[in-house]
Amino acid sequence: MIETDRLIAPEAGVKEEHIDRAIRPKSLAEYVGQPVVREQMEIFIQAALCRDESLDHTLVFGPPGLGKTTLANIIAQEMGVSLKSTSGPVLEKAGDLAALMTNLEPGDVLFIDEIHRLSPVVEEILYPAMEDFQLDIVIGEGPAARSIKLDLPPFTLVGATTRAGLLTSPLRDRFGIVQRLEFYNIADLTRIVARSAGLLGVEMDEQGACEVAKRSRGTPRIANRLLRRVRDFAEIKADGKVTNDVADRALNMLNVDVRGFDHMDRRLLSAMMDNFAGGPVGIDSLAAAISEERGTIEDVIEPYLIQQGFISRTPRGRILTAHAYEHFGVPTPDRFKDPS
Ligand SMILES: Nc1ncnc2c1ncn2[C@@H]1O[C@H](COP(=O)(O)OP(=O)(O)OP(=O)(O)O)[C@@H](O)[C@H]1O
Ligand SMILES: [Mg+2]
Repeated sequence: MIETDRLIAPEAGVKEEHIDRAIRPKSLAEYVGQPVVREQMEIFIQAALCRDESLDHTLVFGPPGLGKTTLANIIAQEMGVSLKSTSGPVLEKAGDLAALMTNLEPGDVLFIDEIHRLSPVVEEILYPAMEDFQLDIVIGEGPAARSIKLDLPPFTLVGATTRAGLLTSPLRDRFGIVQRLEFYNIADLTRIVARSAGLLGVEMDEQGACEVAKRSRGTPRIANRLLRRVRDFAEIKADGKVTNDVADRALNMLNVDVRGFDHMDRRLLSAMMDNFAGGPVGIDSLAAAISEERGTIEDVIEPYLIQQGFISRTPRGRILTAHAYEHFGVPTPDRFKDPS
């Protein structure tokens, strides 16, 4: 079961949405980190603006909470157009998408979140729309059915997904720009925390921001959430100011460890250690062992553990690395030791 109260769940909670809006960056200049993405998008946007064209269709992928929706909004903002937003699972019928697309103004951004979850019928009508700005729709049923073609204004489709691998290749091929978001380093997360603290009126020093950053699993959404919990702690248990010590005490109380791992990460790592002797173990066995959905492990838990070098993927399954044993203070099995 997914624990919805997971403090460092990278997915957004409902209550968070409006606070998020206040601190969400609105321009590329405010978008911290992701230097490669930022530099490229700056160029592509400038070029499109100079030519007075709509921006090429853009696919943004990466684990939850790294800034995909934020980037989509920034693209619309920088292009000076509006953004219409929907998501893969919401679009059930071809007509749902047609209704949205016929409402677009020239240059608008159509944002489709979770684009890997589009139904095949909807995907079919997306192809000519993306390629030729044409809508092929069938109206009526049976012998009376006829197909009509509608011209659409030029628009930019921005698709977001946590799993680029699940996109069909004809869909992926129709994106002229593909951006992959990476986990943020501590320096960038520190800037994000400090910026959010400023916007929320939280008194915080550099070390306090850094401590929150270190424990945020490389993810801005988690950093902002931890910041709010640390602020609560500072107000009640300290003098309101977030210092390194206050942040450390607050996060220890919340069971977020020094590497930012929480009970779900620890459960996964200790299942691998105790039940599977460090692996290799298949994803389905692992999912069963910790009663978690396979998709949650693949999308949410595992990417950061892999990025941090705690788990690696091999053709025979996942294995723990020596790093993971060190972190838990468990003696490293011999087979992990460097043979030299
Ligand atoms: N580059 C960034 N600089 C500053 N803050 C950021 C950045 N990226 C994301 N954030 C913050 O993190 C929050 C989460 O980002 P966002 O909602 O864009 O993530 P997402 O990738 O769309 O997640 P999901 O996969 O769950 O939809 C935002 O509200 C924003 O405040
Ligand atoms: Mg999003």
